[in-house]
Amino acid sequence: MRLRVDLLPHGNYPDVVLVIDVLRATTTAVAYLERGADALLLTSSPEVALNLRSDNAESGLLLGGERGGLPIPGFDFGNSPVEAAAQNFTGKTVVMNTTNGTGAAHTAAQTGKHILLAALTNAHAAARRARAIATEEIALVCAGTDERVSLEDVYAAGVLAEYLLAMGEFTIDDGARIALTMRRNAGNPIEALGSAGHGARLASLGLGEDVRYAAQLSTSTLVPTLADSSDVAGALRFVAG
Ligand SMILES: O=C(O)[C@H](CS(=O)(=O)O)OP(=O)(O)O
Ligand SMILES: [Mg+2]
Repeated sequence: MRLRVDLLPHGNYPDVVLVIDVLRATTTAVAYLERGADALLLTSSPEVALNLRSDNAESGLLLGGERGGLPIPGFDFGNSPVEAAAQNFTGKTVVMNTTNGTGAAHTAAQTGKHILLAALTNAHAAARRARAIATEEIALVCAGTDERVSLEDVYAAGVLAEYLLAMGEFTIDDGARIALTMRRNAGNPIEALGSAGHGARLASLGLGEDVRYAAQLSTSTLVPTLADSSDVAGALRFVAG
């Protein structure tokens, strides 16, 4: 079994892909499911999200997302796990669009066989699920920030790689070696996320609580999983796995 870490999304994924966007898309996705959402629709653009709602007015879709870290006009929520964790989404479908994470999921879905969303909050469950379904390769794909490598995503890839290596034999690539080195040297999750450029940026926007929330380790057993029948144009449908 191969274990691969892409520091940014590249494509060509033959088997299982864990998409990682700790700050904040995949952390928020896990929070929506924790708070009862039936499904998440990750769209390719904000416009697709807005059109989905206007074309399906009867279905009560809720929209969450950001640009520049701030809520998108016309959306119901930003991209905040703290905000998501304070709501009840039972029976609701949440449509998400964010700067980095939702795009990374679309890149992964072009080739990957099984697409899961991973964060620090669901890291152990995500690793266990990936190990259970993989037949040849597990790719840990870091979303990054504006096409540049993000410390928090690489750190989480290192956490996931540690869990996976404890579960079985893998041949690992240099991306995995870099992520493991980061994990071992960046301190605990709070220290790591606090030292990340994007962590500091969110704090400067008054979103430091989101950074602290995202630093919780393996507090959730929910793994957002791309559904087989993902028949919504321009959107990927994830359900709790
Ligand atoms: O909301 C976030 O944390 C980022 C957006 S930005 O980098 O602050 O502009 O989006 P994500 O897709 O979750 O990385
Ligand atoms: Mg991010």
